[in-house]
Amino acid sequence: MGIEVVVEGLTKSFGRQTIWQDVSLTLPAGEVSVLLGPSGTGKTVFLKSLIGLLKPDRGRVIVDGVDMANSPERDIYETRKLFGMMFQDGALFGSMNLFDNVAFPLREHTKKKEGEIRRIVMERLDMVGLVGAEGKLPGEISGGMRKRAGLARALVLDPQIILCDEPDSGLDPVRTAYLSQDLINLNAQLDATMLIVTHNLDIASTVPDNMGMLFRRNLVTFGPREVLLTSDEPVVSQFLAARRAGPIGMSEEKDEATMERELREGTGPEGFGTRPIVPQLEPSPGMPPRQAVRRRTLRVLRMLDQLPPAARQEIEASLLGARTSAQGTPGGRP
Ligand SMILES: Nc1ncnc2c1ncn2[C@@H]1O[C@H](COP(=O)(O)OP(=O)(O)OP(=O)(O)O)[C@@H](O)[C@H]1O
Repeated sequence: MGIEVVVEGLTKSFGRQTIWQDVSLTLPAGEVSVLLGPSGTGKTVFLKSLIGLLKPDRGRVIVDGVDMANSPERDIYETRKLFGMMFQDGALFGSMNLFDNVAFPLREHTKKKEGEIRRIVMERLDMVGLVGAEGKLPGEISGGMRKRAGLARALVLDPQIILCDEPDSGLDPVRTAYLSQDLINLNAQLDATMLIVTHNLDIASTVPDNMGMLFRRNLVTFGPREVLLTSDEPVVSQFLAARRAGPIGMSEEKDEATMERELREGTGPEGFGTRPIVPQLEPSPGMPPRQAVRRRTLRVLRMLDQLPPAARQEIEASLLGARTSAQGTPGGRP
């Protein structure tokens, strides 16, 4: 099972620019979480801080008893092996074929023999649908395939925590839909804790168990997906409805005067409504069920009376729906 990641009071600045401050959240073990946020709000900086590649100014990131922000470098290095990171651009070596790219972490970090490396690499390439392309160079394949190769490489060391930085960037809507399904299938197969940073509303609304959002140097919210999807916070509903009107402007944040004018003219965030909530994706036929589902249900039920009424209603409705369909259809929703 994946490992829980506990973030407490994390603050990061570059010089005098505060990127975000006092961020606290827990990525529940084995569940899928999504972090949303307008461009430039520091989502990539957050991922890099989780694996100890960037040092926050304050706060802690506890993974398997090690503080990735403050522990000695040797402990951080060891604990980083629990993570698999899929970088935004795939970060593949252009001169190596896909096989060698995916094998790279195994050759660097383990003493495994070539036969064993071949077995693992081919298994991971199979998981992301790239068997047959292993001899190709990154420059000879599509952007979507490069993403998959980056994902396969993130998986070779059997990570218990998988971080994906904008896995959808540059993909068309159909490939993004396939990718969403891949991410859920992966979670079903590995039961790893996953955090996906994305702008993509389709991924955000169909993939995660939990969602959070960074805005104006703060974590606006983090919790069960239903909380964010039913939120009436102007910044959240603007983002989810992909509207121009609202606190998010072209340069990330609008000035107060613009917002006041929008409200006066009735083009502000109120009254636009958000997207209807769609069910979370299920693993494809033939995949194992996601073990996180039961754990999450119990966890969410325990916190139910602390959640906003709209989120509570959604959760109750979806649990009831799952129970009804589980009686008729094996494996959950029809
Ligand atoms: N090493 C660094 N040194 C100085 N500033 C940095 C460094 N890394 C990131 N930044 C700054 O931190 C801010 C947040 O960057 P980051 O890439 O994390 O944003 P993001 O939310 O991932 O954006 P996007 O969605 O566009 O990818 C930016 O202003 C960026 O210039």
